[in-house]
Amino acid sequence: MARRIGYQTAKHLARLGMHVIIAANSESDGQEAVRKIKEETLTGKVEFLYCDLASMKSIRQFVQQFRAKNCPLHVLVNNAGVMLVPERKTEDGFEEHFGLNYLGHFLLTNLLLDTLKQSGTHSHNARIITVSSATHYVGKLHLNDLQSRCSYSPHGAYAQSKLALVLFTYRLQHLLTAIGSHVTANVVDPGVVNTELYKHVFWVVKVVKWMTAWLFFKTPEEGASTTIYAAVSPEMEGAGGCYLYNEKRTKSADVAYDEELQRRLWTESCKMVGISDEGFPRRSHFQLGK
Ligand SMILES: NC(=O)c1ccc[n+]([C@@H]2O[C@H](COP(=O)([O-])OP(=O)(O)OC[C@H]3O[C@@H](n4cnc5c(N)ncnc54)[C@H](O)[C@@H]3O)[C@@H](O)[C@H]2O)c1
Repeated sequence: MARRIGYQTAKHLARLGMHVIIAANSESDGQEAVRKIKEETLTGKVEFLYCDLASMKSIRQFVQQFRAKNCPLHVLVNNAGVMLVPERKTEDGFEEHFGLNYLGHFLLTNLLLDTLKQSGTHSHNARIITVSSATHYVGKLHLNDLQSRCSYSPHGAYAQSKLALVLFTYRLQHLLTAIGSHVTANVVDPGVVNTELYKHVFWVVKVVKWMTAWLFFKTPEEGASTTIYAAVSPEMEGAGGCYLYNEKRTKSADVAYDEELQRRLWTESCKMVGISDEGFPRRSHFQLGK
């Protein structure tokens, strides 16, 4: 668990005094993370709520539970991900990389937007940070085959999901700016980090990783640094639509700046998760607990 970027992110934000809610799909891992963070940071403001990002129903239930707490939401970190999983589907029938890495976060963010908008202020914008990957540079978005039904490759599906997250962030920022909200959206690349993410890679790669990780891989703590920078740095106050790597703004893949593609992906995603695309989502468009 300590070998996860998400855990290190949560721990750091808790240490800074934030009230952190960890959302994950394992009750035991989540509770263990809460216990360890409380022990290591001596803060009581950490809790766990179940959320399976591979299930639209679970995401809606999570948001319902979160809203019932009546807490503000100043930072949303879209960190979860799977990589190179064999061809399989989420419970809603989506290809797993696309369904979990991308659509799960797409729906979660949209359902939490009202709370984020209410929580952000002129001087302290609420922040949405989405974790993508350098893999997005080689990603191709197949608008006519987002579920990789025509041909499946684990690498292609992972890269597509990470490219979709970059396109989503840019479109989201565009929409947030258009309505004058005090919410920003940025996307980060954590770098190559020694975590559990590599559990589905070919065994030879695992051996090479095991031998060279100390030299070529960041630690999970280092991997969390750009997310934390995006979440709390004063330099990022009011800044949105950025792609960040090593705590610096940098260029993402050219295709990610294609506004028509951003718009089409957004429209398609709304259809897939069952929310309205008429302008920017308003409260009435969300139906929880479906
Ligand atoms: N490790 C790297 O080298 C690297 C490189 C680029 C990007 N990333 C990205 O960083 C993020 C974190 O990955 P990591 O390296 O810590 O990997 P990890 O496998 O250690 O952690 C994956 C995280 O996703 C969560 N998760 C998985 N399935 C879920 C589900 N169905 N519902 C809710 N949560 C779920 C897990 O709880 C865990 O926190 C991922 O988005 C990954 O794509 C990692």
